[in-house]
Amino acid sequence: MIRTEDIFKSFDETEVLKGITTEFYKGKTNLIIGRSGAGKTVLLKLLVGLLEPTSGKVWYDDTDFFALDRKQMRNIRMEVGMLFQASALFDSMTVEENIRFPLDMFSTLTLKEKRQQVDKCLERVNLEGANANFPSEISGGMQKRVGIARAIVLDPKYLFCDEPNSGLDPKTSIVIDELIRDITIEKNITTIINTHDMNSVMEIGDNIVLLYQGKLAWRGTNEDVLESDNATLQDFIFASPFLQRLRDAALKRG
Ligand SMILES: Nc1ncnc2c1ncn2[C@@H]1O[C@H](COP(=O)(O)OP(=O)(O)OP(=O)(O)O)[C@@H](O)[C@H]1O
Repeated sequence: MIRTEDIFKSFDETEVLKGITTEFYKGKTNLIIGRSGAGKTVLLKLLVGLLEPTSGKVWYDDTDFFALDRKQMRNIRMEVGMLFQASALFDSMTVEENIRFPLDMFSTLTLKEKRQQVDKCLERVNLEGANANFPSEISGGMQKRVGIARAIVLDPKYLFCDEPNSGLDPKTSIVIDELIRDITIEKNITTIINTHDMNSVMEIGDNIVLLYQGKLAWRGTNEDVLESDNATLQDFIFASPFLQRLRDAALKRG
């Protein structure tokens, strides 16, 4: 589990996060949602230690993350997998080299063991045999799957995904969401996803954290979304008339 305790973050005079206290659960897909500028990326960067809070704490299970020294922080970071926006693969490296990269950086495995681990991860994301391809030779959805394979290659306890569906069509987005959710359950890891995707909210939102102007506006599950009367949540989720009609029809059906 990851927990934030009264997190404030300012840049110069501007307060971007204003007292965020929340929890992200193990074995669950935890989503951070909110309008553009709400503070989602800043919160995600804080959670992985790319930014420091102005005040407040981030707990990784029983560990106060920002109270750690550099070496201890590095140890926690090795337990973190990251799936970046736009996959962030290295264009000049093959799929195998991309996935092997964290192993080359952080593990003491032999080349043969690393290759076995890469193959295991490729198989898990249904890309067995794609080792020798370059990112430019595969589709955007496949690139995301390579990104996921790279994010899990060190067997992380925590998985962070920044907008995993950006640039993908709706069907491919569902495949990626389901893959992330299944891996989260199988490995019993704490997964945190920063997203705008309403389909993700409804399909894999085990624990949804809604930010509004830097504050925690609502927290609940996908099942709670339809029934909540929280005005900020309803404004955000059902922003379009089309979705409002869908909600009304769903409520009528009971
Ligand atoms: N390094 C920085 N210096 C100054 N202001 C920043 C910095 N990083 C973020 N901000 C400000 O913090 C606010 C929240 O930004 P953030 O990127 O977290 O929003 P977001 O919810 O992720 O939006 P989006 O959905 O568009 O990515 C914005 O007003 C942004 O300008």
